[in-house]
Amino acid sequence: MNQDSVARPFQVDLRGVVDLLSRHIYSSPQVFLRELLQNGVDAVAARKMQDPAAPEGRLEIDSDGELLTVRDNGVGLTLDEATQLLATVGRSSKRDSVLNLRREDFLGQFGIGLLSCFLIADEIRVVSRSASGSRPVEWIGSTEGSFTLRSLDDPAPDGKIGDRAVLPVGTTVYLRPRPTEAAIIEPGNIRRLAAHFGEYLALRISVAGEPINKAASFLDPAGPPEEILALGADLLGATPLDWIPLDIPGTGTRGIAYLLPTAPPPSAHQANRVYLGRMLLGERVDSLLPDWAFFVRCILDTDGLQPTASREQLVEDASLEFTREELGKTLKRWIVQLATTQQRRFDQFLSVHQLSLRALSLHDDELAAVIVPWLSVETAAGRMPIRALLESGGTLRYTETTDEFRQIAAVVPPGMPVLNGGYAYESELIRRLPELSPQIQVERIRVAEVLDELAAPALADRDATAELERRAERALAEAACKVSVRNFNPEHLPALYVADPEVLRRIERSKASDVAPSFWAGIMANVDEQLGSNGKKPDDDRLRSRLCLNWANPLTRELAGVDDGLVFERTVRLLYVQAMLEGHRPLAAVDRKLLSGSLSDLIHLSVSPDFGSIR
Ligand SMILES: Nc1ncnc2c1ncn2[C@@H]1O[C@H](COP(=O)(O)OP(=O)(O)OP(=O)(O)O)[C@@H](O)[C@H]1O
Repeated sequence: MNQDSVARPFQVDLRGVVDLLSRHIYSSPQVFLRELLQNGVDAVAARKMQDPAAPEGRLEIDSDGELLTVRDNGVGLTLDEATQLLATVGRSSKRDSVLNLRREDFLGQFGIGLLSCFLIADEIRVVSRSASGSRPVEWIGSTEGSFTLRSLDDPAPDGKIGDRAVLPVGTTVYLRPRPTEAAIIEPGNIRRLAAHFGEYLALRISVAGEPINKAASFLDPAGPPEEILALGADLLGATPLDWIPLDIPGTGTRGIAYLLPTAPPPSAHQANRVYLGRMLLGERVDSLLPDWAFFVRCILDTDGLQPTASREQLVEDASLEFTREELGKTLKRWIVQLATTQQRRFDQFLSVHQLSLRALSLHDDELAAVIVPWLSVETAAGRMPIRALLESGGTLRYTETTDEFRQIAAVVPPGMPVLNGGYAYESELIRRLPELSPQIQVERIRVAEVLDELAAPALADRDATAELERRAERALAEAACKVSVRNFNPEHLPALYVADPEVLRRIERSKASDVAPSFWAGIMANVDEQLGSNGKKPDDDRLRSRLCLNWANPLTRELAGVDDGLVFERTVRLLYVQAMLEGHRPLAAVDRKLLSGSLSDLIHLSVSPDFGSIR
């Protein structure tokens, strides 16, 4: 037989494997402790399964700053097992059923965890005595790629362990870190690290004789609420807005979702703290919740989901997908329940996360159905819950901009629902309302469609109104505001600040129609159309926003008869500022000057003993 065709075993370059682990699999050398804790937990579980009467499991960690020992009283290893398991990369008793035990009862499975000790030390020394009663063994693996194995009937080099009578059942791992990694096993650090990974483990763990275990309050939502809140505050770095218990029995996933007290930045990723079999998997696991659940941060434990080889994220499989969907349903149920039973808390939730919830509702039909009815919109009659609008049915009119809305809101007939679609995501949401209720139609509305005729005053009044326009424009010269006098509804409105180009055109048209209503109106409409269609820039002056005084309003008529120049000026200026405020327009410096001048005049007037001296 040709020598080349003989099957040969793969060779493993241990340095290469350790390099792979440290650079590409594990995020930090600290994970070696997690792997040792995990091996201890699994060894204790294996012993318990073989012998239910075995003593209670323990894991003891000690460090003098130079040498770290991690000791468990688990199932231990025989010489054969140590040969097969410790030095075969990728071999695991937990997955390969070497010990005839069930895979799902263990945390480990890949058969690479022990190698992580090479991230901090060049040598791993394992001393173990199997519960089966065989001789203790000592295994020493070196980062060079070799190992030694011996039965401890031989005298031990340090003379301390060689006597079967003094070595209890279980396994001890000894590590002497490289000088560059020594800080990790400094007693304070190693304690913090053990708590970080293993404080919620059911196995009793001590560091330098001190227990580190804590009750997992996130697994007991019926427990003291202050403990659950304190855990949330620790997780978020701020008091959570609220918390939601999570329980997905199908994959043994339980925990708490904490509501963030502030809106996260749009670029933020999910960062949930996840434990697997109560051992920390990761602080920033981002795959467990649906994307839209950005408003919570969870702390969860699971035993039905698979870790990736790094044990820092979860494998994307059907179980994870199922869990994600179920967690999503739980959160949606909570939102609906809060909205229907605790309006105040729900409003608080919305006020913090409203913008992102609106954005998400546009892309997620399911979420839209849950959230949108509980949102509110600005309407001409004040803020209204969308669900009330959906229930009322009919046609909802909306403006595309807040500017249009403000002009319309001042003149809209009572009973006509006009919604402000000018805020972020608002008009897109409004356009989607018919999907939520078939009785609803939505229609965009423009200022020009709502404003009444803006008819010119009767011919008989024309002299008076032309004079009023001239005097009022002079009073507002500083603000460079044009003035027109027109008839419009509602009557009680003395003045309207008009900025909509369509409406301004209409005012101009009606000016022309003053002369020969039918003839000129037709011509002006044509001119308007052409201006709009031939792309010529409209006349700036014609389309400059202006104050429209309402001739149908008694105050305006009275104003036309005021001879006193000062009283006239003051009144026009106040009407101008009032119209701007009514239209929610920002006041420029010159407007504020007009306002304060007129107001201080009024104040003087009202406090002056000589009423007539300041007019
Ligand atoms: N403390 C221990 N007690 C008994 N057996 C152990 C102990 N530590 C390791 N072993 C044995 O060595 C094997 C290899 O351990 P290693 O940590 O490399 O991988 P694993 O725990 O099986 O899987 P993973 O890579 O997922 O951690 C284990 O399957 C187990 O049989």
